[in-house]
Amino acid sequence: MSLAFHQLSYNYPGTRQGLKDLSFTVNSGELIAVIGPSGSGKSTLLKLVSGLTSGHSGHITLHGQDLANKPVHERNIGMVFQNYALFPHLNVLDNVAYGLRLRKMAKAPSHAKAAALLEAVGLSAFADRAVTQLSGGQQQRVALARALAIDPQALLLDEPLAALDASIRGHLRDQIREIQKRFNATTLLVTHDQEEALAMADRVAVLKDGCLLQLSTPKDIYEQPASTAVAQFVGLSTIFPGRVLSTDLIDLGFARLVAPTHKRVPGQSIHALMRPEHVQIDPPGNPANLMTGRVGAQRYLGAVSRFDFHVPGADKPLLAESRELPRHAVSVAPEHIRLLDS
Ligand SMILES: Nc1ncnc2c1ncn2[C@@H]1O[C@H](COP(=O)(O)OP(=O)(O)OP(=O)(O)O)[C@@H](O)[C@H]1O
Repeated sequence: MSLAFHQLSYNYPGTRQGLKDLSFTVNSGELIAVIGPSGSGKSTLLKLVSGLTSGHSGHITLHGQDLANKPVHERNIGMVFQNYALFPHLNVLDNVAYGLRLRKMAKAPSHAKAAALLEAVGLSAFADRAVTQLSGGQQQRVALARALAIDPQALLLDEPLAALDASIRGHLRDQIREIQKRFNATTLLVTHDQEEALAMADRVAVLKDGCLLQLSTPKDIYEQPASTAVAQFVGLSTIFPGRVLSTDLIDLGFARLVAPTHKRVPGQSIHALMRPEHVQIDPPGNPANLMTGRVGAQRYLGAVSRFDFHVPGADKPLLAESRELPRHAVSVAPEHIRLLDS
């Protein structure tokens, strides 16, 4: 049950906004999280798959079948939206059974199937309740059960946790992932929350201006961003412009640092990416890439403090994270400096 995009393009009528030449496959049972800045095309992608928007070029295929001329109701796709979108006049069980009844399944078997799904999402005890009497997290689990009830060929999750309190988001995130795996549901998840994307997905797709910038595992997206745009969007970092001096030596203007230059040649412009968790404070001895300076703005975050470290001559501070603040120096190990082509 794979969901594949082949040279998918779409423009909203009269504009140049939409999606540009997207090609990738969500493999059977895989969860791909789609992230990207506002306006990058995430919702457009889901709308084209669901059929709420039509008129694309290229192909969207579900289990090998082209969706181009398939009306919405014939697409066997389960959807969960940010705002629950449950039917307030139906109780929990009837909400879950809704899609089955629509497909003309008799009442008794549809209720039996809906009950099994409520069990799967841990809400058996709530079958007779009005959906308006559920918490946001419970409503979202009902929405997930409803989406899965129709044995969908693909599952679309559109910001499913965005409306919920941070305190239950983490727990529900794990639950949704566990259920998605159990049902082997081929899933596209759109989210604004990078942590959610990294934590839940098998792979993450980063979109910008309607283009796919990178599709990789969460680890690779974070640790091996393919471009400065991906690095800037995923996680916190400081990115300094500079150039290659010689093999494994770069010049950032305010400092000369050791970093893997790979096949780059002297004089080549680069961006040097450093993650806050890789900044070592007051390192002992005289390690590579020692930088002296002073601490600027500080934010206490509980487990760690995040702070700016100003190195004389740098046009911006280095963002760092640690339990304690440095007295006068920090360093970043060469293997933790990632060079990107500028
Ligand atoms: N109905 C529409 N008519 C014209 N342009 C549209 C329409 N809907 C979206 N767009 C444009 O298409 C582009 C992609 O929009 P889309 O809603 O897919 O982005 P998004 O990544 O989901 O954004 P957000 O994170 O803000 O929800 C944007 O430039 C947007 O302005």
